[in-house]
Amino acid sequence: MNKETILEELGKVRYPGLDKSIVDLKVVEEVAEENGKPVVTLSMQNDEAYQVLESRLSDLFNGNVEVRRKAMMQKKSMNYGDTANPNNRAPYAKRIIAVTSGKGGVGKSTVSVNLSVALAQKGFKVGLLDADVYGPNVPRMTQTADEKLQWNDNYKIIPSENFGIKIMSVGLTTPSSDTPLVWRSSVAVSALIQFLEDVDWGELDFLVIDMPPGTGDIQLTMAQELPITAGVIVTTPQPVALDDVSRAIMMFKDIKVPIGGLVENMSFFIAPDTKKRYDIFGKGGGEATAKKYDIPFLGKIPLDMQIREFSDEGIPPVAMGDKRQKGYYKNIADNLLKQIL
Ligand SMILES: Nc1ncnc2c1ncn2[C@@H]1O[C@H](COP(=O)(O)OP(=O)(O)OP(=O)(O)O)[C@@H](O)[C@H]1O
Repeated sequence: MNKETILEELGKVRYPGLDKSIVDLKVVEEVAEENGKPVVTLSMQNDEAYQVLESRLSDLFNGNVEVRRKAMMQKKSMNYGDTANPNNRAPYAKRIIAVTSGKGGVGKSTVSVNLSVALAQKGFKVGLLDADVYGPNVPRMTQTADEKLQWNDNYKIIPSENFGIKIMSVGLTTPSSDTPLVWRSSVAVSALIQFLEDVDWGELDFLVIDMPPGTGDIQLTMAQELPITAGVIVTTPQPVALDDVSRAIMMFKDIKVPIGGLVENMSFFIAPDTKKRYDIFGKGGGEATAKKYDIPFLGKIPLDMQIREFSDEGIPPVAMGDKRQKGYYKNIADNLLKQIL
């Protein structure tokens, strides 16, 4: 069996819990043949997934295979900027923050918008790219939904600007905000790459990307095309969201995107009339998940009716909310900066 045949066989093996092969995910570090036996070296952090793969490979090669594991650096203190030599489609940005979630609807866009504005309030130059092709909510949340794409003399797209940040959204490519983007993931990826390359962002201290939820092609491609400084993962404390978030964390770890931390949204609800606290989605799940995967916990945001109302009106709570509401997002921005600066 030569190397190509072994690789071809490995291309059939899916990574546990993900719909991608271990070859596509770059988990296969090296392939060789020693004494007529394939020798496959996997580079990965997750012990459980490694054991599953060991047995999948043994089945695939009828027991006639040697599986080795390349110990990845187990970093206690994270070493940022250590992605697997990705391309850099955004050389104008000093740091790139990818905000994602395992599950939809947990408040990822709200966190992306308010984190971006919080960073701008600190004096950083910030661009926000809404890459959530399934639900591009950033235009509504920043009052830029009525803007049309415009090009400057250098044929570059001019980003919208509001609340001190530059904004570009895949949502602005549709005739109206309720037109769905029916794109294959390959088309979505090309559109996003165009937004990275063809938008006149200028120099940025931070490019914040509101990613689509989940662990699909778009996330993987963005990680290959950009040197992501830190992934920020948003979750609610409920078990179904946390299961999905574990997959997102594992994916980031395995494709070597440094994780800036976890944000727990909709953590609790204080009834405005009785001041009684309700843990609608459960309690403490986000912090426990961060601990389990040894990633920083960036902060909690309660379920707050005004946050929803402000966001629907296109007013980021960190800009115009009360002191408490501003505090939640500022605290998250501070904690993230501590991780990456
Ligand atoms: N802390 C909060 N309190 C109250 N409402 C919130 C809070 N965070 C987000 N929301 C509301 O929840 C809804 C979903 O939020 P958002 O669009 O940010 O989620 P998402 O994870 O980006 O969703 P999608 O997967 O659709 O992109 C919005 O209406 C938003 O205003």
